[in-house]
Formats: sequence, structure tokens, C-alpha cells
Amino acid sequence: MKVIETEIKGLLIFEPKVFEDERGFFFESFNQRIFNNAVGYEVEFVQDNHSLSGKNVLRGLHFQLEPYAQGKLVRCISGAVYDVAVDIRPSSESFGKWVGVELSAKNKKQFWIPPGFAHGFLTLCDKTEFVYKATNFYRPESERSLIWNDESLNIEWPTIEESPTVSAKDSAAQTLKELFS
Ligand SMILES: Cc1cn([C@H]2C[C@H](O)[C@@H](COP(=O)(O)OP(=O)(O)O[C@H]3O[C@@H](C)C(=O)[C@@H](O)[C@H]3O)O2)c(=O)[nH]c1=O
Repeated sequence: MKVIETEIKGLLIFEPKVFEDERGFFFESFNQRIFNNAVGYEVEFVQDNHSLSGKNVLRGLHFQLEPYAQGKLVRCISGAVYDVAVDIRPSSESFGKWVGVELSAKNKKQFWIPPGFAHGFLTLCDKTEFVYKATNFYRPESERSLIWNDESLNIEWPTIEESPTVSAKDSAAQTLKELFS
């Protein structure tokens, strides 16, 4: 498993070692020892999630308020996404900064997004299946949406020919300023 650091400390990209043979492939999609070593502390996952989306669907940017904040280990098992994490820790020197990474069934990359970040993704293919582990249970009352096209974030989403499909909840999401001032 290759561990790649990003521009924001704590956000990590994992690239599993894939074994291919005449039958197909095999890889360890999660190894607690390797994961905890890379992250530098013990992480306990309590929920696994799985979503299916058509092309040009944008989900996010979501987070849960403390003490229900979630860390997420995300990946794509069919199709591809552009995945984004935004630092929403007010005391962080990278507050408001973001990291984006393409995750696909082909590249098998995983993105570790610790608590303290808003998360979202844009699907690049039809029938995109996205799976992830979370460190806290879903708690809708504590969930907030940061608007995906907040000008202050300036997220460079891949070229979107037409407006993405966004849920009603995410269309009504707030800006970083509205959420944190
Ligand atoms: C996230 C979630 C949703 N649900 C339900 C609520 C709702 O009826 C339905 C769809 O929920 P949503 O519209 O919030 O699904 P979605 O927009 O896919 O939400 C997800 O987006 C990505 C970007 C994340 O980072 C995730 O943590 C999660 O917030 O599923 C659960 O039962 N458990 C969960 O953990």
C-alpha cells in the first residue's frame, strides 16, 4: 500500500498494491494495521456506506458538527469521481483550502478525510459506485452542507458541460462564511 501525503496535513491518499493474474485481480482494500500506522493514531470505523450515481452528479460538500464529526475513507468501485475535501477547522492555517483527487475503479485510489473537513464529489461516469467507511454514525441533525460552488473556495471541479445534478439539500447549502462567522 503506497501512502501519499497531500498539500494539507492529515489528508492522505492510499494506493493499494493490486495483484493481477489470469483470474482477475486481488487487493487488500483495508488493512487496519497499515492504515493506523499511516494515519499515526487509532481510527475506529463504525459505518460503511455505498452510493450509486449517474454521470455529472455532485454530492456534498457534507460534514457533521462536533462531537459527531466523521472521518471518511472513500473510494470508487465503478466509474470515477473527482473527490474534494475542504478544511473547515477554523483554527487551521489551511482553513478554507481544499484538496481534490480523481478516484476511480481503475486507479483504485482511496482518500482519507479526517474529521474537520467537508467532503463531496462529482461523478465523471455513468453508473458510478462510491463506497466509504466512516468513523461516526450518521446524524442528520448534525449534518451541514457547504455549497459546492462557493466562490471563496474556488474549487476547480473538472469541466462541467451542464449544471450537475444536485440534491435539494445541497442546492440550499450555505457558504463557508455563512457557516463559520
Ligand atoms: C449519509 C446517509 C444518508 N442516509 C439517508 C438519508 C437520505 O434519505 C438518503 C440520502 O442521503 P444524502 O442525500 O445525504 O446522501 P449523499 O448526498 O450521498 O450523502 C453523502 O454525501 C457524501 C458527499 C458524504 O461525504 C457522505 O458522508 C454523505 O453525506 O440516505 C442514511 O440513512 N445514512 C447515511 O449515513
